[in-house]
Amino acid sequence: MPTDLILALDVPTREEAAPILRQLRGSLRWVKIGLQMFTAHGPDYVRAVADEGFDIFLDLKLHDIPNTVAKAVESLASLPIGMLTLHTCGGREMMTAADAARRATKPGLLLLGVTVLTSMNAAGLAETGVAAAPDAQVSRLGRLAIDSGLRGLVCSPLEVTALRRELPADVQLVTPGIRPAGEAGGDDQKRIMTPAEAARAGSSYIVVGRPILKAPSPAEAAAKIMADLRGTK
Ligand SMILES: O=C(O)c1cc(=O)[nH]c(=O)n1[C@@H]1O[C@H](COP(=O)(O)O)[C@@H](O)[C@H]1O
Repeated sequence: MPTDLILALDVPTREEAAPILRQLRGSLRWVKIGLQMFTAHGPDYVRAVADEGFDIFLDLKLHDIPNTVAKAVESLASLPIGMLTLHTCGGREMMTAADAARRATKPGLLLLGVTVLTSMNAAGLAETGVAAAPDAQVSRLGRLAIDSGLRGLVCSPLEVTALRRELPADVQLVTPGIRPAGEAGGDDQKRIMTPAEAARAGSSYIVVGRPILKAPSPAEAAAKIMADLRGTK
């Protein structure tokens, strides 16, 4: 399957999002609604973007005790969403409970286990008490998530080659931490690759926010990234 682009719609208001979505309608399939837009505009906004014809990745990174996360999945099941994130470091019991809730309420929903945030490097991870290198920790959490019933992971593109060797072929690997070639700096992202590199490594989807949202023309920036992805297949 070719790697597809997911736009991270990290803007403060519906008014700022509207022209970007208008420009991308027809060429872009997936929009990620994350904490910024969901906390400001809520479930109604998820329905509104879905009504515009986009598939929705709801990125709430659930992380709580198993019962609380399972109940949140049940509540979210009424929304028109295709993907939903939870933190794998919530552990086996939490992920198993979340997956059971998904099967009971919305079997078509892809639950994505976030492994090690792409903003973390080895030093940041060590400060949280994790002595393992990021790639080893991603591998450990990724295997735990798949063992707990999940069929998708969020990781950095740097870990995709190793995960593809270790995990069943149908596991969806979603990779933020994408910076187009030639862009200076990675903002707060630490483990990054270009769109073409991520596609060649085997990412199922790449997630891109600021490089599109802050571009003079978001439509052109997204089109360039989609062309880069197609060029690798
Ligand atoms: O779950 C995510 O989507 C996520 C996980 C992760 O490890 N790193 C990460 O950057 N993200 C999200 O991916 C998007 C990346 O945005 P940009 O850095 O602006 O391209 C943001 O919406 C983050 O919340």
